Amino acid sequence: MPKRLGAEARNEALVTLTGWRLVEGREAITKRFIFRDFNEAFGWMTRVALLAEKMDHHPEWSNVYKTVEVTLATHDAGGLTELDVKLARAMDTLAG
Ligand SMILES: C[C@H](O)[C@H](O)[C@H]1CNC2=NC(N)=NC(=O)C2=N1
Repeated sequence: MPKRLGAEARNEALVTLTGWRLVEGREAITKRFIFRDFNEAFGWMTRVALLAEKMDHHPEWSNVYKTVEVTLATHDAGGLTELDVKLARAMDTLAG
């Protein structure tokens, strides 16, 4: 099981992640992705879903039309781990 990031590692990760912020009252990160249309949003979600399954690390997310709200945390660890940072970076890369 991955280990929770220390405060320093967490802050270091956050400053290099564009658009991601800490959730209030919970050790998790969140970002709102806005795409051109539903097709772009859902296509991206599909690509992320395949990767998430491969990583065995799954996002909390919701979609309304072209907007996808994502929250990442490692439930097994009760907070943020390198898996969340890795998935966040991959999501950004896949979003282009
Ligand atoms: C058994 C399985 O490996 C675990 O339940 C995985 C599945 N996906 C997961 N996803 C996330 N975000 N956090 C987890 O702790 C987690 N655990």
